[in-house]
Amino acid sequence: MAEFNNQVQSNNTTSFTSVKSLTESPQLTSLPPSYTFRTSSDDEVVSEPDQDDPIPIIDYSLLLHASPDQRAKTIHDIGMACEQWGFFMLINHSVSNTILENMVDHVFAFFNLREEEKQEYAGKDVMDPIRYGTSSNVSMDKVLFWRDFLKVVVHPEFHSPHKPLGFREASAEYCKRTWKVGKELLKGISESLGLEDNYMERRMNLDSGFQMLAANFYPPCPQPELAMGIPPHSDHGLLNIVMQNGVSGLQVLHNGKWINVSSAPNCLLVFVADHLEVVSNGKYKSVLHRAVVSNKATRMSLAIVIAPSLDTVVEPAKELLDNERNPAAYVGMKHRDYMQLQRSNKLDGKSVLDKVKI
Ligand SMILES: O=C(O)CCC(=O)C(=O)O
Ligand SMILES: [Fe+2]
Repeated sequence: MAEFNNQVQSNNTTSFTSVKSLTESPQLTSLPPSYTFRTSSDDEVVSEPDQDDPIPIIDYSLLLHASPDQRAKTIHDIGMACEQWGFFMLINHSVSNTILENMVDHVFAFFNLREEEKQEYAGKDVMDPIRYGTSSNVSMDKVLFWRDFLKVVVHPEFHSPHKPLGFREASAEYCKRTWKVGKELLKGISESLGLEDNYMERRMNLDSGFQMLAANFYPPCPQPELAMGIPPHSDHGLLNIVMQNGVSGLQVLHNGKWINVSSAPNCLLVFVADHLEVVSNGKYKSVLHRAVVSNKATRMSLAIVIAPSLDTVVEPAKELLDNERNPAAYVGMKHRDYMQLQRSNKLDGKSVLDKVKI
């Protein structure tokens, strides 16, 4: 298939070829060269989770409704998960199946809108509150990624595309529930670091905290072994809470190996993100992860970023520092500036976090 110009600028609007519309074209029998990310001789290790070192599972209900001993044990387990994996699965999380399924249905309905309807949200500025796009940053990506996305800022001010019908309501409910889950987890995480339970709430100004919904859509790919859905990266913010539609594809890096995260229904996946690494002064590391694609089914994932307010200067918690044994390992940076930096760089491992490392 011929190369195409992915981004077309006309009348002050930007439009692009989405992966979804590409897969709907009858000529597509092989991967267009602009999407070739790797060669098939790639010999890196990808494994299933090891039985002796399983992906940590945290029972959310034990954080809320348990005896003091059970709560203390859960906080300890969360701390270990953040330290050793930067990642855990959350069960009994209080977001009902109905709310989860309703959200998944409406995200699919958004991506199934006509291309012209979606392109109304093809963002021009990285800080636009609603942005529909493809790959990561088409103007910078040398290789395109096999995903379309919708990113919507939902807190402190709630935004929503006005189509499809019902999206706004489904999203408002889902975002409200996951914000609460995020705040409760951050209380436990603060305690696990030896800080007051309301530390993050107070110091990260969560009343005006930044929450973003990022929906990823990965249609079946003709040559999945050559393409990449999202390349290795860590997320901005404190936590990222992800659910997926029952199709696998997420991999997290643990002890130098890529581990396949199977998609347990109704389970939320929690990622330590860059700002938690900074606040904890590196005790908890943001996890590198990526999404691979398949030729069988459409995969959808929905990430909820729980982050400090845009005006918060994020820096290592003074309470955790000690000039001799544990000096600050990161410089402070306003969340807004960090986000600008992240969005104007190409997605590349932890390269943005490296810029604030001392
Ligand atoms: O698709 C996934 O499972 C990962 C999504 C992701 O990493 C992100 O949206 O930041
Ligand atoms: Fe991510």
